[in-house]
Amino acid sequence: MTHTSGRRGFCGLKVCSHANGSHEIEECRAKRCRIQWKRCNVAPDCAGVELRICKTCPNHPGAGPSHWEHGSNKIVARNYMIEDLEDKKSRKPQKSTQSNPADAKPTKSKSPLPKTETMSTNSGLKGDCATCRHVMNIHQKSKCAARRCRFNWLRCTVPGDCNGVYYRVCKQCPNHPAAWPEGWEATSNQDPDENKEQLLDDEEPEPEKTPQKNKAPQKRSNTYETPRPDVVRMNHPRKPHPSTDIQVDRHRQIPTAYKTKSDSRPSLQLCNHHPNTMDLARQFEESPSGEIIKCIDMHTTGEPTRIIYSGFPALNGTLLEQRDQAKSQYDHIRKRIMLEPRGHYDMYGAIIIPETELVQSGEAHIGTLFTHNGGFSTMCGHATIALGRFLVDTHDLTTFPKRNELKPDLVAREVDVNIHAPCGLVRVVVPTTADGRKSDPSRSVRFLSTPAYCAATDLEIPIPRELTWPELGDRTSLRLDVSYGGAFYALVDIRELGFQTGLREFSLEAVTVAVKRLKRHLVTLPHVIEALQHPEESRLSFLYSVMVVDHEIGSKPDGVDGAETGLCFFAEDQIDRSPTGSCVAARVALAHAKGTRKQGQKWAYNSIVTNHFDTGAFVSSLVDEDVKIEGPNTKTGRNGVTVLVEGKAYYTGTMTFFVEQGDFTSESGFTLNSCT
Ligand SMILES: O=C(O)[C@H]1NCC[C@@H]1O
Repeated sequence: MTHTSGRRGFCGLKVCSHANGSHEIEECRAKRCRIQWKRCNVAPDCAGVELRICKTCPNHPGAGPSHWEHGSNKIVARNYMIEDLEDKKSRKPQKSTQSNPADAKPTKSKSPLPKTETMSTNSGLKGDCATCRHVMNIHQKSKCAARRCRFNWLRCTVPGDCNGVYYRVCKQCPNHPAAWPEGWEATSNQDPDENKEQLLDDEEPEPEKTPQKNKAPQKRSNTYETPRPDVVRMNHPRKPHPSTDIQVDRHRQIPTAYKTKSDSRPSLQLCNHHPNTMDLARQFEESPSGEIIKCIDMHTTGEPTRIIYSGFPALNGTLLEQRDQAKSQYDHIRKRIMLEPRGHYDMYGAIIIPETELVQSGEAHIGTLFTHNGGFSTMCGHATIALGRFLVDTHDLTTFPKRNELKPDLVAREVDVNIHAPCGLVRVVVPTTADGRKSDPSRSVRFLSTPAYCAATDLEIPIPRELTWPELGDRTSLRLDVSYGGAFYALVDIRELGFQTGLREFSLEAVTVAVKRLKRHLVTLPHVIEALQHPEESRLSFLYSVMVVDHEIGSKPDGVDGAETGLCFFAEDQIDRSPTGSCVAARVALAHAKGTRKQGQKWAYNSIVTNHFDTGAFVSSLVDEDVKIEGPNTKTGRNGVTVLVEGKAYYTGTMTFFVEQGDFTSESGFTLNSCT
């Protein structure tokens, strides 16, 4: 555009403060959304907010003007409504000539802090802030509320959304973010979750600097008063170690080293939108090549869940139709995210689907599609556990439009999240912090399975000579069961496969050979195919996995009645590191059908990883043993059960994926095997 959009006045954001005439304005393309987008185009690197999107548009980022989505070199989606900004018109415009925010004088404008936190513009802190460059005098300081933590938080109070760093927290505080000063989390208009600004370890603990008469001025060692020109040392009571302590480049805020001790996790997180963020990362985040896919990675007892929250193409129809569409039109994108070089053979993913028929009817808060190395699955317990935490922790309404409909139970400190999975509605209960705004990783997430049922027991499987494996010896057949827990599992005892030492001691390679052959053979057998017919939905009617079971071993947490172990081969011979939540439901249904499990009994299900670490078993209980499953694919219906499954998941990182022009190798992902 030309620099004359016709708007008058100046941008209300201090970090921008350009004339509104130089802002490009476009209407959001989302259906019925009339709110506008605003973008500053004064300079290629305007430190302000380049692109804004209304809070209310559920379809972002698909709703952005198309040429911006794909052609702009500045795409920053933030939850600003243009109206919010126009409200600030009355504010005196900042001088557009002011190039260094450090020159800013504190003004009497409305503070972004809640009333109780409002400070005078004179905090008594001296010097300049090494991070945002404002005078320290206009920074608010507050003690960390974490137990035994004596460090301080620091927040810039310059009006007009200081684009600098708002909060800092000391490295030592293990309880962050629960340790936020009271009131900030709930009422601050700079939601820390949304902005993910830098969290820096703070200054040495020291008394508040409000000047007090009759008190001798305290000598303080303040890095900000005597800064080195290029590097700011994070103040610590002890001398920093050059190779293990974080140092931050004063100007670009790149950590030069992370602490390596396990109890000293990196406390510095770089802000995606901050102009000082690492230039290359920023450039890639806003890459003009389009198709940027954003993910948060988690794991559940070692099994990854790559949560794809932005960038997967928009899908239409019911959730199963969206799954069909993803399979037929966007499988190359699934491969790009799951397979090499961005993923690996055993990667697993969950795509966030904000709109489904159950979301529309109000039964579900959100939908999801599960993905793996071979396609799109119908249910996944380990990813459900991870998703539960993610959905509570995000407050981004673009990702999770119904986030505000979650109603935390502040007494029990947990919240219900209903997830629409392809197999049906999965009810998840997520433990939370006291204020209900964050998940509590120290307690297990639990979910109620969709109706699970035993499909067939003791099926005789002939093994032809050409398919046999050494451990099977002279035997020409084996027996196994088929059970459903959101997906179909063939359950076979490890000793039935010929591995007499069970899952305590076995060759993974040898078991893999046996299971690969068995699985390919099973799907050719009419009596197995018959067992795989789901009463309600033919798109659920396929063999997802072979689960190899050892009933004799398993890590046993306190309070359970028994434990067992499983080794799950699913999709294209992918091996689950977790105890396979959906199969836990199938196994409980099977045990119930065989008369070996009663309502009220708790059972621990392990994988070889949970046994190895002696932690992380999924704990199950049978909550309803009288569930009728009916549908067009059965004359008689099926008797099913509902199973409660509990487990823990943790975050591991965040990802921004894209494909560089000309990069044909990574465009659709690959497996090493497919190259041989
Ligand atoms: O926990 C589960 O149910 C899943 N884990 C990978 C394979 C299954 O879908």
